[in-house]
Amino acid sequence: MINKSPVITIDGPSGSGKGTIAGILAKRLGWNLLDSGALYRLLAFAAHNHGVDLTNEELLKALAAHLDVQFIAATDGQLQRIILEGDEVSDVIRTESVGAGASQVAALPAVREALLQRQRAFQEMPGLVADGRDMGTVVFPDAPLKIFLTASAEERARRRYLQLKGKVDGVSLSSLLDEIRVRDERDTQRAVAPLKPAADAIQLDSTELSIDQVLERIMSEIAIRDIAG
Ligand SMILES: Nc1ncnc2c1ncn2[C@@H]1O[C@H](COP(=O)(O)OP(=O)(O)OP(=O)(O)O)[C@@H](O)[C@H]1O
Ligand SMILES: Nc1ccn([C@H]2C[C@H](O)[C@@H](COP(=O)(O)O)O2)c(=O)n1
Repeated sequence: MINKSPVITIDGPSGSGKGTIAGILAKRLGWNLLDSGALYRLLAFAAHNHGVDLTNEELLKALAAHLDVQFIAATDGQLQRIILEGDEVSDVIRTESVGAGASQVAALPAVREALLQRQRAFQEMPGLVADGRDMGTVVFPDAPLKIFLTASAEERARRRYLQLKGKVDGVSLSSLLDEIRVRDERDTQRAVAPLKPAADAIQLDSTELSIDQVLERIMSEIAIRDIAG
């Protein structure tokens, strides 16, 4: 049977607010959530734990195909939890160094292919909010609503700085800006499934918008399309 549950895709560069907006939206609609970046982060983290080099495409492909991971849905007052090989890794996979590793393994075609069906399996009733880099272009090309969320690199670094300050030692705004620029370059320039807006995506620049204003814009697009019942 063809699964026809609706999908809202939110793609964009690091720090544009995709994860925050996708999480709130999924909760508000009562839909499933796919944080596709977490899969690439988990793979980079698992590769590090198993001593697999981040350029070894064959071994990474095998690791991706057998990744033992569980996503435990958010409940009231608790964020989504991620379990890798029996250990909770929800926080440790969020560092910039794991993000950089994720961006590196994500450039390998065999890795992307190995993670494709795993991502599509999240499309279940009553609906799915999926965030990442290629949700609207490759993974869910038929999604009825595609958002491409951006913000200036400076604003994204500022947001990340505020998020990490006080939690991570030695965090600096200028190094965060450098890391964001390197990741943007790799994610947009890779040969396979590069970060770019789908032809039918709605582009939203959140540089001057609050989280609530971004949500308001997306809720009005949902209402126009009548996709959330
Ligand atoms: N419109 C906004 N205005 C101000 N802060 C925001 C906005 N959107 C998100 N933020 C904040 O910016 C930070 C980064 O957001 P988030 O982690 O959702 O980005 P992301 O695009 O998912 O990044 P990544 O791809 O690296 O996971 C968070 O602290 C979030 O609260
Ligand atoms: N659909 C996706 C999601 C993520 N990636 C890669 C590129 C990112 O730099 C890295 C980490 O993602 P984040 O958690 O920061 O959203 O993973 C991708 O290529 N495709």
